[in-house]
Amino acid sequence: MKKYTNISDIKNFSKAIQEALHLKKNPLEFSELGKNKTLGLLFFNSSLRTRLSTQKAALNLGMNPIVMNVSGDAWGIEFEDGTVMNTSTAEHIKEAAAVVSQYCDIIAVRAFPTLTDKAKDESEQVLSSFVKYASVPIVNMESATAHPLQGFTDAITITEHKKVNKPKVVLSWAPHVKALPHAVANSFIHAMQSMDVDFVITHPEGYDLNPKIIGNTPVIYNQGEALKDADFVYTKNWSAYNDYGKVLNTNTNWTITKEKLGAAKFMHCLPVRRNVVVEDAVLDSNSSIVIEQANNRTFAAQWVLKKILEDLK
Ligand SMILES: NCCC[C@H](NC(=O)CCC(=O)O)C(=O)O
Ligand SMILES: NC(=O)OP(=O)(O)O
Repeated sequence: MKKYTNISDIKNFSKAIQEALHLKKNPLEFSELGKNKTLGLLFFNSSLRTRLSTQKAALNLGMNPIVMNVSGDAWGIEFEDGTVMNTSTAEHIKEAAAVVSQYCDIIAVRAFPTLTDKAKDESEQVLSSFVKYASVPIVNMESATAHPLQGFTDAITITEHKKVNKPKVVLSWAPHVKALPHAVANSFIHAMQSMDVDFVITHPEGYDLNPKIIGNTPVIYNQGEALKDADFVYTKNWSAYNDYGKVLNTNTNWTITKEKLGAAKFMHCLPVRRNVVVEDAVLDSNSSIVIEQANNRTFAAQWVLKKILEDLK
């Protein structure tokens, strides 16, 4: 694999899930593969899981991870071409990416959307600039529109926990106080569309996601109807896509409760706002698999890094 910026970079999805589950059982089987190879992790935004699980994955493969909080600690990076850099940015992505490529065999990047400039976010300016100007493979650790390490993790987790061949999976929007990105929902949808599951999406009117991503997946505006007989309820807030980046609804009628969940398993990428997105009674019950889900981040990342290491020249 030459890069991992989107779920579609995984060519055989079900095989990849099985291989990741094998890595989970045998995490140190390939501990020589990444020997003397460096993974650079560049964070433009906060992280707990991605930052630690991706390093853990690298360590399991014998790699040396190096980490930088780009927004806080590096020089301000300019991404526009041909700018007269006489304001706040101090170096151009052309130099920054080329320089970091000399220190690293793989570069992983987290860069959230602006949620104010839809065109800029959809162009994936930061991530695609790294792809363009770095000379080593790039891994997406959550970009403006995608979080493919999370989507792959979610598919692994559902495969691991499913009790029927074709489980019913519901992606349910939930309220939140802040405007949040679409990336997690987008990659979860992409992952579910790549699996044999009965998949539906539910959200209040006005929260329709990018129709190019939704494709033929059914969208039901009535949450109760959508949740009926679910095996997995994946909950996530996102801000409006059409009325870009706006918070239109903070209605706690959409909060996931034990009653709404029924016999389903509860999933969330974390971090999660208790008693806003989901009530304590769900997170504190055996129905919640969010902790195991977060554990699987390591093996999703390990599968990705392994595939890239195997293809390094
Ligand atoms: N990486 C997982 C989720 C990251 C981000 N969540 C957040 O920003 C939540 C922040 C808060 O609750 O204040 C998102 O939705 O894409
Ligand atoms: N799920 C996830 O990506 O978590 P972090 O934002 O903490 O990395």
